[in-house]
Amino acid sequence: MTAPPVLDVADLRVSIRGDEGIAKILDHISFRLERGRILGIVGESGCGKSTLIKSVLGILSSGARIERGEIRFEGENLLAMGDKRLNREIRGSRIGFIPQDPYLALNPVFTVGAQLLEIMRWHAPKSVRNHREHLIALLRRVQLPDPEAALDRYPHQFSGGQRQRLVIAGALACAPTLIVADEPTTALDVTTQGQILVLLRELVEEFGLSMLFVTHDLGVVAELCDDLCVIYAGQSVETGPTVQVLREPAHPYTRALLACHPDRSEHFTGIPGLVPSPLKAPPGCRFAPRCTSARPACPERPPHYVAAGQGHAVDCILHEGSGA
Ligand SMILES: Nc1ncnc2c1ncn2[C@@H]1O[C@H](COP(=O)(O)OP(=O)(O)OP(=O)(O)O)[C@@H](O)[C@H]1O
Repeated sequence: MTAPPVLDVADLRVSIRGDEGIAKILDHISFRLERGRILGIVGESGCGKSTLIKSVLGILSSGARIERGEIRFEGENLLAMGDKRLNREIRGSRIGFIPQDPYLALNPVFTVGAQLLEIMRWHAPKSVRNHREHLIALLRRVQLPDPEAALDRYPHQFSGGQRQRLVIAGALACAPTLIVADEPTTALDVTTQGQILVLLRELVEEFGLSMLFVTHDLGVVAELCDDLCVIYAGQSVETGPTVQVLREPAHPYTRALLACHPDRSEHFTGIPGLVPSPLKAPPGCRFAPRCTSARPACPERPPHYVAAGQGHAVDCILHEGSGA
């Protein structure tokens, strides 16, 4: 029997009740992260990346509701799991998290050692006997200078890149099988960003991890991710191996996004129109009002999932019946 995907998100719909009504923030999000691979979730600001991460980690705000779908982690539906088990066994243990801003992840009034050892006290596997030694070895592995001394220092005594290395070591300390990374290189300069991406790739291979890497940057996805899932306005529109999707994008939004990328375009071109508000999104494809190829049915009904190649799928009415 083949092992289930590390993460399998199927037809996820998340809504948030606010003053102006109920907004469907995520609607029809589906993707799979296979073992040992890095899956990039790529989308513009406001497309729902943070909401998706919070859904996977089970930390949605109180006004948010998961209306439909499943989030399966190693075959188990996280949405049917009680909070107690999520806290003890999954979040921070089998699923590690690397946030966008490492400074916010670390408490400024405690030493780094005190914080990371406290996390390990709750979440490290029993096989790790000496927490301090294990942590020092991890800090050395993420290339933090003088790891022993680092444990007695405070977060403000490190550079941004070093803080991100601390947080990465903290995420690894509890021996996760999945790492969820939320734009972990956005706040870093280009050189440090490159070093962290190389480090993450090495760690995934060395520790046998899988990684969900959320970003707005297609360049980062091209560099790091084996597979990608493109999200537009809360809907997944295209998934597949990165090389194939970037070479032969099937969804009009993916094509438009690529055309805007500075590496592919000599002149700055945006996508005409605006992302619809989740309060007023059409029932069908949310990109339809901006799509130059849209048909009358596109905003009316959700598209069916269509295979566009080996492991490559697109959610677009234009491809239905094409057998692409
Ligand atoms: N608590 C909330 N109440 C109402 N609307 C919300 C709430 N949280 C998020 N939204 C809306 O949901 C949409 C998605 O937000 P989200 O933060 O998930 O996007 P994002 O892709 O992570 O954006 P960014 O890259 O800018 O952080 C946005 O339109 C946002 O305004």
